[in-house]
Amino acid sequence: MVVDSASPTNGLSHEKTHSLPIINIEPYLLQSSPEVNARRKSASSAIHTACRDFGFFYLDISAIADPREAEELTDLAREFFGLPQEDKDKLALSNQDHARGYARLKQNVTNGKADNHEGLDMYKPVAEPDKTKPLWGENQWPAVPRQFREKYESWVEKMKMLGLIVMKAMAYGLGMTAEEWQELQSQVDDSFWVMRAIGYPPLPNDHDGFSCGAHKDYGCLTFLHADPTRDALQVFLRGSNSKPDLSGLPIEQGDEEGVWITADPILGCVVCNIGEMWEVWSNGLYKSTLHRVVHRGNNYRVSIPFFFEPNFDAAIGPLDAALRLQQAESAEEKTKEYNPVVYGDFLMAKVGNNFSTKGKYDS
Ligand SMILES: O=C(O)CCC(=O)C(=O)O
Ligand SMILES: [Fe+2]
Repeated sequence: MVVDSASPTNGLSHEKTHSLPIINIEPYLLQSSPEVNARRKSASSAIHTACRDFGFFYLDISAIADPREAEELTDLAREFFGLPQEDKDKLALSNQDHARGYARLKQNVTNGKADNHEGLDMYKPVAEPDKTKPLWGENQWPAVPRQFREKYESWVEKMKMLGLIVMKAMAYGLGMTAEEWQELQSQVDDSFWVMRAIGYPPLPNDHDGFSCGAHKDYGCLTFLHADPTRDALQVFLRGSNSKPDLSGLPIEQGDEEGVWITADPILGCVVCNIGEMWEVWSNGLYKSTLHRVVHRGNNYRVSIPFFFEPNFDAAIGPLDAALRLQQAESAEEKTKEYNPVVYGDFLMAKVGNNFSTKGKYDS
């Protein structure tokens, strides 16, 4: 089955977890046949609906990765974060381009507040590194634990492949022609990816802040694997009459009405969400969704998001296929509502802020 509604377990957290659909990418790995094509179509249309309604969904990736592989990565990150502070500080962001390397607990700031996490960021390597240029330095891989680099690099290769598969499925879901897909593919085939390991100690009880403040991811697709900690990642669903059963959850009194739901980890799946570049490509048909982390448990939580981003020099603008879909649903003439943007320029503007005191998610 391509789209699953996972079987019920007990309690409210079940409802919260399974509000988001689970979509299996397997049909995109199988040889084409009438049966496989039908499964691809149904996976693509499930992704389309999820992107339009939530901006978030679960991807069942068991066809490309054994769950133990991802677990190994969270174990390695946990070991790294368990090292003495002075060892971790040897990989400080300031050694390089202020983007690649280790950020101490509370070093990152979101919406003006320090995040209660520490992290290690790796980016796609560049041909001629120059650490005086934002983003253009070299990655700082930990030497301890020993297999860290090798295991993470192999995950990066897998996630790059997954990125292209999901992009293709999305192109299909938008009704793109083969030529249009070729053009879109050429904007992501040399992804300026980011691989991040994050460590979250529990929030102190009196803490009024967040483990990671509310933000939208700025790129293309995020694939998140997290350890089994529950009730940490929260996703904002706009509107008070969203489809899933959200009874009992508070309505947010912010600028926009909606509810925060929990996206707990599911074995064999990554949580996938779309970033702001997909909002531009889809001319707003797909919204990149606010999310945050509130981790109040007793344990030290580890997550490893992979950010599948466009090529650094990709010019991103609204896609004709998205305009066609919007036009089909509207009586008025649909126009391009987003200005084209070169991904690298957009990214520089975001992380360039890290040279000052601002954080990744501050706008
Ligand atoms: O740790 C998580 O669950 C989410 C992290 C996140 O949203 C990010 O790094 O952009
Ligand atoms: Fe995020």
